[in-house]
Amino acid sequence: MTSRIRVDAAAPYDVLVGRDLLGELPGLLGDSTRRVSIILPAVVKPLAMSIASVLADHGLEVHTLSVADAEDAKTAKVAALCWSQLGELGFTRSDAIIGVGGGATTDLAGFVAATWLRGVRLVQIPTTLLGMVDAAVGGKTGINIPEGKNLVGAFHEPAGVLCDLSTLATLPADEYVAGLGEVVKCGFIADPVILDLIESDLAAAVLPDGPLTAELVERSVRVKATVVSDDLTESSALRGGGPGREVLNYGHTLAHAIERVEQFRWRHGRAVAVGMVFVAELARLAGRLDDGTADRHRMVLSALGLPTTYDGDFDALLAGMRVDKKTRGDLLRFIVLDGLAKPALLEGPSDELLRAAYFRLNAD
Ligand SMILES: NC(=O)c1ccc[n+]([C@@H]2O[C@H](COP(=O)([O-])OP(=O)(O)OC[C@H]3O[C@@H](n4cnc5c(N)ncnc54)[C@H](O)[C@@H]3O)[C@@H](O)[C@H]2O)c1
Ligand SMILES: O=C(O)C(=O)C[C@@H](O)[C@H](O)[C@H](O)COP(=O)(O)O
Ligand SMILES: [Zn+2]
Repeated sequence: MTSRIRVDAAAPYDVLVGRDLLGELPGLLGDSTRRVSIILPAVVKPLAMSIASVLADHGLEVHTLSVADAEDAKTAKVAALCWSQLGELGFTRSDAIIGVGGGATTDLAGFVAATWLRGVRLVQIPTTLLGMVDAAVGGKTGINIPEGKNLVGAFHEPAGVLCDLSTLATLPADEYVAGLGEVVKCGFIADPVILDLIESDLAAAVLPDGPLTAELVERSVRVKATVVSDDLTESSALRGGGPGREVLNYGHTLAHAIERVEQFRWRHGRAVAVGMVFVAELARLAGRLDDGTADRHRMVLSALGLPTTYDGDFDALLAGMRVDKKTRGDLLRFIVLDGLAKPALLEGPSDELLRAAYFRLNAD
């Protein structure tokens, strides 16, 4: 069965979760599209060939643009190579880009689509758990620079997202588990049933073809779709409202600093797991979060095989956290929980409090 989840932001679109979804693709590209460029890493080439064949059967001219694997694709150099190829092909505003791969590839493809001719049509086909539940879904695109994670990017909504669960069959087990980091995030910030499901059957939770996969993906996509529908451009707090889309950044302030220190060689979902334990300790120390919910972070994440400690130089991490996008001037801002599924902002914690939370992270 296919689930259709609407993202009701500036240009509404659907996220489809199911199997055998390629038949939906021509409809998403629309009648005006003549040429398509599929951006992909080598590992998903067989899927890209199937996509190309479906599109060729519909009379479209199809090009493939192979890029480096994983974070190596999220660079200005790779983006520039993509722009050059689109230029050579004479890609116009009636042409479209399809991102096929994990979150790194869909972030790059989205960024190329956002910037080419100031924006062309984009369809995302994520092939990792993390891409399905998060990266491909909300119109946030970007690349890394040595100074930090995703520091260059744009908001650019896709015309649609196809989450074909059968593509997970070839995903390495540790990549699937890394994606569960973002699933657990959705559980803590908005949908605790996700946590209940995982805790009810940990062995099933780590299986890409297990009985929980479809429901975990759907619930996580719904969390993201709801948040993005209300605050696509993450500007709610700037406009005097609540944290809005910033809640999806739960655990990411430290996570992105770890990724920077590790020169983007740490899996994003694993860094987010550490970052959530850190921010749970921070909220506990700040008197905002109860012990039961704080402790639950470490329990559920470690039970899934995700890391819950990180042994790195705190000052280097603090420097990384200062370039987080939630920072305003010198003011560091964190998404914390005031309780289960009660995300809120913690602004301007002292360096001492941050250091104490970091100590607690590694005290276990
Ligand atoms: N834009 C957003 O809102 C958003 C949200 C969350 C994460 N992200 C970004 O997503 C990235 C992480 O995504 P990821 O965890 O998917 O990593 P990834 O894209 O690096 O993919 C992980 C690995 O799995 C391989 N792979 C992909 N699909 C496969 C398949 N079906 N079978 C076998 N191998 C496959 C990839 O080639 C890669 O080596 C980070 O850069 C992160 O910043 C973005
Ligand atoms: O969609 C969002 O908004 C998120 O924050 C989701 C995060 O999981 C994701 O990693 C995102 O790329 C982080 O965004 P950034 O703006 O902090 O780079
Ligand atoms: Zn993330």
